[in-house]
Amino acid sequence: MKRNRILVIATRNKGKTAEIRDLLDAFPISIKNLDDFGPIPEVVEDGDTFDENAYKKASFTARVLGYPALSDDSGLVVTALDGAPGVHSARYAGPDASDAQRCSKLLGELEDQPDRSAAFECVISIAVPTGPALTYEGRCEGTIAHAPAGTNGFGYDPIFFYPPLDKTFAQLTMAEKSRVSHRGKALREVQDEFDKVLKWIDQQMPAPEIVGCQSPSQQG
Ligand SMILES: O=P(O)(O)OP(=O)(O)OP(=O)(O)OC[C@H]1O[C@@H](n2cnc3c(O)ncnc32)[C@H](O)[C@@H]1O
Ligand SMILES: [Mg+2]
Repeated sequence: MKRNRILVIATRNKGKTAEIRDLLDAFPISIKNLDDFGPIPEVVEDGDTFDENAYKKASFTARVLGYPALSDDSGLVVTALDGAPGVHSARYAGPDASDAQRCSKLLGELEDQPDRSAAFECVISIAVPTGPALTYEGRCEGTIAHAPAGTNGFGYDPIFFYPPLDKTFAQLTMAEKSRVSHRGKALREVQDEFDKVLKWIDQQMPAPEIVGCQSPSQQG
């Protein structure tokens, strides 16, 4: 019924987009990608935390497009590297590197490293054009594998080993990954209070009153 309400997924990452869409598909809101609009400038992700970057992406997109926007800032936090690559996960091997190059750089850094513990972290921000935002977080602990395995997913999935399922994230289906992943956890919180999110959006963005417009019956 409320399909006329729009929520823009403010990410250029196709893997994230697919996971977010899948988990929000059942809800009464029309989900749009950035590709559904003309070109908009890229947000500079120079925050020190996932929170800051998530807020920047969601609020910028909402302001530029005039619709509520949902962003995801996430990354891999590796204990033996003092939390790196963390907020720099996307640029870890240089601005134009591929996912495979990022994975391979990380495996190189961890060669001979006995402590392979790591966690994926995710912050979801839902912002309206005037600035206010809601924030949701999720975290998933695992280890860094010794070699890539699996072809599903994206990013660091082939080297993120999840001990409870004895597989890397790239060996899981999208549904299996979302059940346990950092993003899945954050989005489950969004799902749990989706009615509240919609009400909040409506309060923040009330429909404009139409002034000076009479219905035919009111016209003399
Ligand atoms: O900023 P947007 O446009 O959303 O897309 P991005 O890919 O740049 O995303 P981030 O800035 O949040 O950087 C996150 C990095 O961490 C990686 N990452 C995040 N979540 C992941 C997941 O579920 N599986 C594998 N890698 C992930 C991702 O591939 C990026 O390299
Ligand atoms: Mg990014």
